[in-house]
Amino acid sequence: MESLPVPSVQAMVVATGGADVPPRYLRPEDEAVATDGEAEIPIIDFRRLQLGHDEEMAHMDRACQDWGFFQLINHSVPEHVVDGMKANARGFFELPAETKKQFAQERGQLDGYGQLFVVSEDQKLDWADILFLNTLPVQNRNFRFWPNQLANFRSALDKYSAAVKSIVDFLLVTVANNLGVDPEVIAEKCGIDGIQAVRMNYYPPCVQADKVIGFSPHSDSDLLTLVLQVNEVDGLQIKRNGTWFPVRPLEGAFIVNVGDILQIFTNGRYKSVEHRAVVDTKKERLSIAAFHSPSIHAVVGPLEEMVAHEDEAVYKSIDHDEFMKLFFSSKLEGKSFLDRMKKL
Ligand SMILES: O=C(O)CCC(=O)C(=O)O
Ligand SMILES: [Fe+2]
Repeated sequence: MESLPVPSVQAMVVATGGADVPPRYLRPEDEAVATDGEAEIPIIDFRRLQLGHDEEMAHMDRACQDWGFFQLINHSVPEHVVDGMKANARGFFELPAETKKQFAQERGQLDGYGQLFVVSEDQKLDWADILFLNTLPVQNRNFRFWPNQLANFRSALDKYSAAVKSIVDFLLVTVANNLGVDPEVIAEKCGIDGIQAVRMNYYPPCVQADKVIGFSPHSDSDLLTLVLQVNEVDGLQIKRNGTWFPVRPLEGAFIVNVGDILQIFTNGRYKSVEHRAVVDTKKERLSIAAFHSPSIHAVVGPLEEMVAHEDEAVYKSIDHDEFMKLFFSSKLEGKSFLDRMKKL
């Protein structure tokens, strides 16, 4: 992957006192941060799912079809694991600029500190810095990018990664049951060697918050993403019926969203919904997204059970290598990955 190095937004804001917003960050009027009302996304109770409540399962099925997003409460990840992860994400972005630079992304690698998919000089830039780390399977961990200046960072991320993965594994069992698919089929593709990556997002405040975007509109390319809001500042928005709606995360909840691969697995029954993040005029914002994808051995395509006949499949079936190629080329060319997966 080719990626152009861009300055840290955090460092820029510190240097200028936030007075100056370079043109590369200013969005055209039609992309401006207008919203309408609030989106009360469905709330799913993890404990009730674990107890096998039919109603809760049906509720999640509808949430995945109608919203592509839900809040997960009573998720059973211990508070100290969540708090440990939050403290270390905060701690990383509080390190001196020179220290953070040691973890800067390198050409051809996703891991590290910086910004992903900056490919042209005239591309509008996101008002954010990120730390992206591959976390599972464990042999994907590139510790060269895991900050060692914070005493607990590695163990906090290790614990968080495992806890979130077990939640996702269980949610995928529920997905399978809701779809009438053998849970083993999904477990085989996504369970033991399923891929997980964690992205820590740092959005500095911006004096022209309504003219910049923290995270450009996108859909996630994975199966399921779990987003944790780190501080009290909201910013996530989802697009629904053509309008942007802010999401207000509940205290202690995870925001869960359906990604492109789950839309493909379900042959379009579940929706991978476009979302973005906006920034605050005065306060910084932090969030942590954990992305979950199938193992490198799994074929990405509609599950057999989701298509009665070969010609009913809306999407192609491709192997991991082809998936990676298509994924990167669509990102680099700013094209929709889902469109490219559509059968002609
Ligand atoms: O910052 C957020 O709330 C959303 C982040 C996000 O969409 C992502 O990391 O994919
Ligand atoms: Fe996202």
